[in-house]
Amino acid sequence: MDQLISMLTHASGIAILPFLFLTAAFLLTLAQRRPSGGGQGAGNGRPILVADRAVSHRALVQQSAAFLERPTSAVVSAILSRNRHYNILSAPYGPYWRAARRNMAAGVLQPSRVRLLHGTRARALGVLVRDLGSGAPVRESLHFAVFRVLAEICFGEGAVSELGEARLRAMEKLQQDTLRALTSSSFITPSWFRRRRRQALRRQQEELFLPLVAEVRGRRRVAGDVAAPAATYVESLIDLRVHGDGDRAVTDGELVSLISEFLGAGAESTAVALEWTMANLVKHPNLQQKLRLEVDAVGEGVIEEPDLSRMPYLKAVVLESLRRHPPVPSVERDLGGGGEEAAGVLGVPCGTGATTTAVNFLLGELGRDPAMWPDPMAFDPERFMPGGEGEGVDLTCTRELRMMPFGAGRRMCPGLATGMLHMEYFVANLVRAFEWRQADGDEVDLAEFQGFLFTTMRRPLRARLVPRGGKTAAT
Ligand code: HEM
Repeated sequence: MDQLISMLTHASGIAILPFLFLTAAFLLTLAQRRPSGGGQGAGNGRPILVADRAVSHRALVQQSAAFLERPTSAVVSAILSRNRHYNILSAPYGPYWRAARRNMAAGVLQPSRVRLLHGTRARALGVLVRDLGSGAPVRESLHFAVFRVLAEICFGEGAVSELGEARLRAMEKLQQDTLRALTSSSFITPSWFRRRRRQALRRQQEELFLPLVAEVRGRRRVAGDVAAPAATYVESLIDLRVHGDGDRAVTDGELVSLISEFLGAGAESTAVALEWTMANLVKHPNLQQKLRLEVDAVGEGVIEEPDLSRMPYLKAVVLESLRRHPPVPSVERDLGGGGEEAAGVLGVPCGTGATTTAVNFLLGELGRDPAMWPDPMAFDPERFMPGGEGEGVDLTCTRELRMMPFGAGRRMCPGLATGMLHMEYFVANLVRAFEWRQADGDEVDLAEFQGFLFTTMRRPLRARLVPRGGKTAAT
């Protein structure tokens, strides 16, 4: 036996036991692999891919009733909780989804409310400029800034300052670890190991979020009938009643999924989009200079929300970034019971004998349709200025669909206005605070990496930041 092991281990001078183990693990995992997550559908076959603007508009907007369900295999919380505790992204169309979505969109994310959060944005910007100025990596710094803003909207300013920066960063890390764990469904990790890892991550989320929820619940109970209207997302969720489902309250399990979605999907999408935008501004110094002239023309100090409406070129830069690099690569729908009708809308032979119930609308392809966007691969904000083909583009896609980085129809992103505001705010203030130059010998690489839900830069952005009128900070 010893001889056999020795032979296997040292044959031809190569250690083949590890090799055999890896091969076996590879084959085992291959056999277990099912489509899941970013870019895949929930059906038992490959998803139908749609890259046509007219078909997408017809399906998602005009015939939206047949395209209301999203496959839960693409939603983080549904995977972690094994479809037991839904959030807005994963909820089946019905009373709970309606209540939770309305609560978010017409509550804390109502544009008129978000606009007023000057202090929240200024605190996050202060930390961001401090970190970038001291050479912190761009990607991490951008993510923490957006995460901080959303955490204050979610828990309140008081709770976030009580938590302190270190615990807030630990919360951020947990959200990011979760996404990473789903991205790396690598060939050599056995499925039971991945399952246990996901259960552990879900448990950690519960341990982190539920004590914070309990504190808020306790405070509101003490206040009784005279409790003030909900000021934070968590307060609004505690007060929420699901009409059409016995006026029940939101369960603790659902609360964890909803909070995780708010902090996770909300921060990652905006931060990824910000990194793409800054990368393009480093790559195109002439565009950065044009933007800086506009930024400087609005006055001194921090650019605030009212200034943004006077900055058309800033908006054009952000829109061009979302067209060229939509952070969410595809919008997914599960045809479920509506298969026949939906197949008719899509003009595909689905239903009878079809092996799939999933459709993916490809956002990157839609925004790069040469019939709509001449020279589609070029980064050219002028498209969105007067006379350009993107002038007056409607991101809700209600009237027409030219690009749809926030999705479309009844399940389109309820964070559209918030995401746009945060992008414009941070881009304007970062161009005001620093000159963004190429890092020495390190050309910006716009290659993409397809993660579980998001398309990020394959190589994180590195840049040489020159404080305006001050010293250089390499990141
Ligand atoms: C630049 C920023 C953002 C981008 C590009 C983005 C993109 C998207 C996309 C493409 C979808 C799928 C829509 C569909 O299926 O039709 C979506 C859904 C969603 N997004 Fe966003 N998003 C952003 C910011 C946010 C923010 C800030 C929040 C909340 C804090 C948020 C919360 C959600 C939720 C809850 C859904 C599910 C909606 C539903 O199923 O009814 N997003 N987002």
